[in-house]
Amino acid sequence: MKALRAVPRAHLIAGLCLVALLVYPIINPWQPYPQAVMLLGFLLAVQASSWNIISGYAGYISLGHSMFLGLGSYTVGIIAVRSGINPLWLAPLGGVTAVVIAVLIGSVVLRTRGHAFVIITIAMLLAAQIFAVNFKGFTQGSDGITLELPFWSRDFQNIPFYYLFLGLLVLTVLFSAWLRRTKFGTGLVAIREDEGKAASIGVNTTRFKIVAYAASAFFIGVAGGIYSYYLTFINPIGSFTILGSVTIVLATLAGGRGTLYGPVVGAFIVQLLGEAATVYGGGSQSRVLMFGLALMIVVLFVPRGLLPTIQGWWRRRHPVQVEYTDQAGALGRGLVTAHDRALAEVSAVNAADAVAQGEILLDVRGVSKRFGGLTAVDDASLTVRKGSITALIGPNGSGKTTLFNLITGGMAPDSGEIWFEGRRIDTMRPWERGHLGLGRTYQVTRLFKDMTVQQNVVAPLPNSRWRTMFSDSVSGHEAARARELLDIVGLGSFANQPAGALSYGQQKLVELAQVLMLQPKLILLDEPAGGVNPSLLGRLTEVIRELNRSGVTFLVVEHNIPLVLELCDPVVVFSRGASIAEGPPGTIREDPVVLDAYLGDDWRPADDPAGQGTSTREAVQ
Ligand SMILES: Nc1ncnc2c1ncn2[C@@H]1O[C@H](COP(=O)(O)OP(=O)(O)OP(=O)(O)O)[C@@H](O)[C@H]1O
Repeated sequence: MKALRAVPRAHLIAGLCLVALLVYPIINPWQPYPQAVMLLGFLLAVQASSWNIISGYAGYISLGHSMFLGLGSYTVGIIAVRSGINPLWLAPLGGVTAVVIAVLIGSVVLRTRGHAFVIITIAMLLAAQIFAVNFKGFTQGSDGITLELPFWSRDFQNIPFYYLFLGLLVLTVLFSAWLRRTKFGTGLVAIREDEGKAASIGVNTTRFKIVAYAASAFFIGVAGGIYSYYLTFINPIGSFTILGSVTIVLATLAGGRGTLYGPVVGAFIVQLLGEAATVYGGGSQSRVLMFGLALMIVVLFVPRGLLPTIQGWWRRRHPVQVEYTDQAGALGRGLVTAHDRALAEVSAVNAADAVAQGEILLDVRGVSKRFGGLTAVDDASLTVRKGSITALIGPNGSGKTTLFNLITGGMAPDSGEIWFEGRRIDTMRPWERGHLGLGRTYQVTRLFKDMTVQQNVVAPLPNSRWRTMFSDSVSGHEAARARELLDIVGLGSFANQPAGALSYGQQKLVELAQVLMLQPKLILLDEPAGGVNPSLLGRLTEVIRELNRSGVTFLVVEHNIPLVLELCDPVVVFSRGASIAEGPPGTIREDPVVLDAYLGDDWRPADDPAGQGTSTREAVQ
């Protein structure tokens, strides 16, 4: 009983519904029509649940997904007619064809972002239809393919298909639930929320999208194979219809895009509405009208979908009491053991580097970046040595953040080279740089606001191994490590809060924990102190120092000069897109060039009011 109580309510309800659906044909066996309506509902739910992987989790809208149903049907139909093998045994081949085509299309289209994908998916659906009409030797053109009748007795009516589609639906939902639990699933949501940020934390966005697209095609392809046997006839118009795709989209939007059960609930609503429209509305045209109306209602009144809307309403009526914990409280309870353990892990990764302190870790050589007529970074050079906390300071607009973007791969330089640990990285993709141990935080935090704090921290991928990609992000080693990193920054008690609900300063700390998940060798911190209160700032500097002692190198952009002078050595000063001075903090604060360009008179020594001192560059020469 206790174990049953631990199961989330949604899973319990889903389990009960499944039991009801399993016994329905047994207690009500002589009803072929409702059985047919239900099995078509299962078929739509399989498609919606699959579509949800690429379009719900990853946010890439495919408007041609019914193509995979047609591809599955044709694969099975063509092979069955030629070989005489029963179509049911061939159904998995429908899934394989769908995956192969999805990988081929995805490899080209998913390298882009945005609307191109939507349009090309529609084009592919129409192309598949044209192919089926014109390659008559293969597909029998518009005449279609007629398959053998099911081998079982007519007395069984639709019951075998009912159970086949129900079984496929259960597999699809279990697969979707498993995917969402993995780091792959978390990565897909990260792509949906902020693709650039996802890439910077080691998510190979291209590979993730292609795999998601293929995963979203497999069960639809299998379903297509079974469907062809159910219909015993396939033709181009019926198999590659845009209305099929629209129905999938409508079902998922109605139930709740990005949720596990939303697409299933939506599929049944749409299926029943469509059936009611056909029966009571005088034919299949009224079905189209009904879908159009339903789409308008969903978009206007339940844009998040039915399940998330009901969930939101329920949470408002039954709010979960959260103990109020300000940051001081959270820090007070620091879990020393977990904290020490996590630090030890970081040290283990960087131990070898710590020994080799002083070597050049990052080498920026003559890099430039222009935005139209503005040269934001102008032939800039900079080195960061292993084991240092190097500061990069300079006036607003001097190109510091742009340089960070060039180093981490958010932007490509117009000229120059960037080397990290002896390897040239300026042509690498952002996630490859992340896998080398290059992490960053942002001036304005870029957490994934719809995820919990823990999901945010668990999301980064320190390498490109498939095993890491499909490791469990909810429990197990990765989740435990994320919790330990949250303890390091004193936010362990906030693990299950939505990231968007945290204060700005707390979000900065979560972003630091997130970057630590990459097991970085070098962390670029973009204004870590901005908007952070003094007690949090104390914690932040303490964490930076501890990490640095354990071997992590830092490059810090910061306007809080006392903090820079206390924490960093050396200090590099930027002005107009290039370095104008570099040296230890004590020298930099008195450098007349720096005083003129950035620090101003407040920092000018009392005995040098006219600014006659020697510049750092001159002193070095
Ligand atoms: N994507 C962009 N498109 C056009 N101009 C840009 C872009 N990004 C930065 N700039 C311009 O490049 C210059 C350098 O900006 P950048 O953000 O790198 O400066 P910064 O030193 O980080 O400033 P701050 O200290 O205020 O954060 C600015 O003039 C800015 O307007």
